[in-house]
Amino acid sequence: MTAGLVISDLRVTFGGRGGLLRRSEPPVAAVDGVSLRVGPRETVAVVGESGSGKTTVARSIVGLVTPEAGTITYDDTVLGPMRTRPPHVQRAIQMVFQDPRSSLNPRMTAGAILREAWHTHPAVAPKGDWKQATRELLAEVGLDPTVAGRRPSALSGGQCQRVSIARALAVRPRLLVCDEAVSALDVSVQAQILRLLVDLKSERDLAIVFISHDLGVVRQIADRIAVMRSGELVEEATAEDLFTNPRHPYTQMLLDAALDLEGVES
Ligand SMILES: Nc1ncnc2c1ncn2[C@@H]1O[C@H](COP(=O)(O)OP(=O)(O)OP(=O)(O)O)[C@@H](O)[C@H]1O
Repeated sequence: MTAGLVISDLRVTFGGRGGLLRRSEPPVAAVDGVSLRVGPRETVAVVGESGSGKTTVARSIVGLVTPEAGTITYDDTVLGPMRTRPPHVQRAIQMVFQDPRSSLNPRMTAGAILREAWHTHPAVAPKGDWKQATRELLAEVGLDPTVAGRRPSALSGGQCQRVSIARALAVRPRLLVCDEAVSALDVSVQAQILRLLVDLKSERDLAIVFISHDLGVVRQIADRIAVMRSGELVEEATAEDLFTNPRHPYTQMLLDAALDLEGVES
């Protein structure tokens, strides 16, 4: 058995025949022949400039986008569109989105958001007191129990992102797909959420696909890094190798741009 996530020759095209764009527009190959493996307990970052196809890879993994070609498997189970996935497979792979506020239902309290996750996946709902389980889950992501009674509008961006992470953890996932999960947050809050993800990864034995345009952020969390450009994966290496010995000129360019930015910010 091949444990974990295996993406083979993934191709996703938007537009053209049957696509979302007008028929007169040429189809866009958002992802073009991407292959990537994410083993158990591994954090693999996918980096690249805006429009390089990172989000499309993330959405394909969770079944929100239907690939034109290629396969995605998890523990050898072929992953189709989200609605066709058996509940235990849906649970196993959870996504954390970029904008924590808009990814949470504004009408629901944090407690209700966690209860909804348990109602959707009763197999992993707490056997005992749900209130106690809610307090424990909130504590695990560094939130006070009083947060259970608050709606997203009464929480900071960082607190909302912690609730999103708690919602994902509520159903006991094996793999978290984090799509620009810290990009909308202040730098100090970014660091806290990254620390939380690193801790949760080891405590919960999670694998993480971490999508980001920010190499500075990726450096803090990734074991391996895949670099995407115009829908293709141009380089894949351990984090250490990529930062010390980038092989592809595009990777070198991204590293130079990140260094320039550090210079501007310091
Ligand atoms: N639903 C869609 N319909 C049409 N084109 C799309 C759609 N989603 C993405 N695309 C196109 O696919 C390409 C890749 O987009 P994608 O969002 O995956 O890139 P990205 O690297 O995540 O960029 P960003 O960091 O800006 O989100 C882009 O050219 C984009 O315009």
